[in-house]
Amino acid sequence: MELKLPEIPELSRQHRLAAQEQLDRKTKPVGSLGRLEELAVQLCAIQHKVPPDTARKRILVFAADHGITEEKVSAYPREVTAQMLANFAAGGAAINVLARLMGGELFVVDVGVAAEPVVGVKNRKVRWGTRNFAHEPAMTVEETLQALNVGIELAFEAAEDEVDILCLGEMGIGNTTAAAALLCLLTEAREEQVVGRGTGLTDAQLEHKRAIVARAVARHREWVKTPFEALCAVGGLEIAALVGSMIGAAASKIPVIVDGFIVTVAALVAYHLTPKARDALIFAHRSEELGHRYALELLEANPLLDLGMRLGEGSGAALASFLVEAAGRILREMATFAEAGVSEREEQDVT
Ligand SMILES: Cc1cc2ncn([C@H]3O[C@H](COP(=O)(O)O)[C@@H](O)[C@H]3O)c2cc1C
Ligand SMILES: O=C(O)c1cccnc1
Repeated sequence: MELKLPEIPELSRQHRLAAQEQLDRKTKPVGSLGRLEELAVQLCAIQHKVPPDTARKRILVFAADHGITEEKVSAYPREVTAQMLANFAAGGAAINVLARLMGGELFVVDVGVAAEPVVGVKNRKVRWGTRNFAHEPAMTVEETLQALNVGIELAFEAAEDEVDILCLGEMGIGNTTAAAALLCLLTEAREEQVVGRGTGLTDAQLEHKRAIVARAVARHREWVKTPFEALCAVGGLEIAALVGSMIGAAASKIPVIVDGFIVTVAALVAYHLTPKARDALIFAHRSEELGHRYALELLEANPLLDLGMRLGEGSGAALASFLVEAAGRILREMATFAEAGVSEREEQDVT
């Protein structure tokens, strides 16, 4: 198998300009809806249409396990990943509540959970968890490509189903460690800057997690030459699938709402593999996880929300989807000055 990525179209300058022009004719002071106006314009540029479509929303939660959990880097046991899949299927997780509230479809995709498949979860297992990257590469080239392709396929399936907005999330105990190691390998970041508490480590446990990441990153730096190899070395199956889904969505002109730390690191990998993938991304929120700020800066991202959240599952993306939909609906539904018979701004001479 080879790394073959789909072609990503340019953002549409024509639709961006048309959107801005229409917004300026709506019954409000010019620019008064602030970042909602920027969002509306961005949606039009990504979708190549004015007004944008926002009614059909889908959340993809990619799930997998991590060999690095053998090193005691999470506050919770690895079994929680599979147990949460059952919870997702039963409708009891935070993301189920938010999906119902926003009227979005929730697809949970098992790319590599170390347990039997769960009914109600899409089974696309590449293997039962990654290898422990403290000792060896987490994934082979073949496994990484397979997981990337799962993501690309799910994005293409969303395009076939005429999904308007894609929200991305993840579930995988240990994945803040994988994401932090990936961030270190891709950049010059030091572990104190990007390795955080994840599900809630104590100070001593955090110290231990940092030592594990520092040692593993030093070891893999010896052979890793490309972003793809970094993904193989310390990434995760769900992280690779997230990368693929972003590239597939960008190729299909579907705006993607990026959740917290892990999804943002996946976005950085996608950007390194194909910079145009960045254009389709909308950043939901600033997570409490330590490395998120740094990852966002690298992508020049200014997220919509800052709610002190650090859950994952796509929860921040689901919340931000309300703002994204609001932006689209304003462009679609607001009356213009002419339509409503409202007087426009006056040029007043005050001299
Ligand atoms: C019950 C529970 C539900 C979750 N939902 C998302 N995560 C989040 O926490 C995990 C990453 O943190 P760490 O690297 O510290 O293991 C991921 O599964 C992430 O989605 C959860 C974690 C737990 C415990
Ligand atoms: O920022 C996130 O998405 C996050 C933080 C901690 C644990 N899981 C997810």
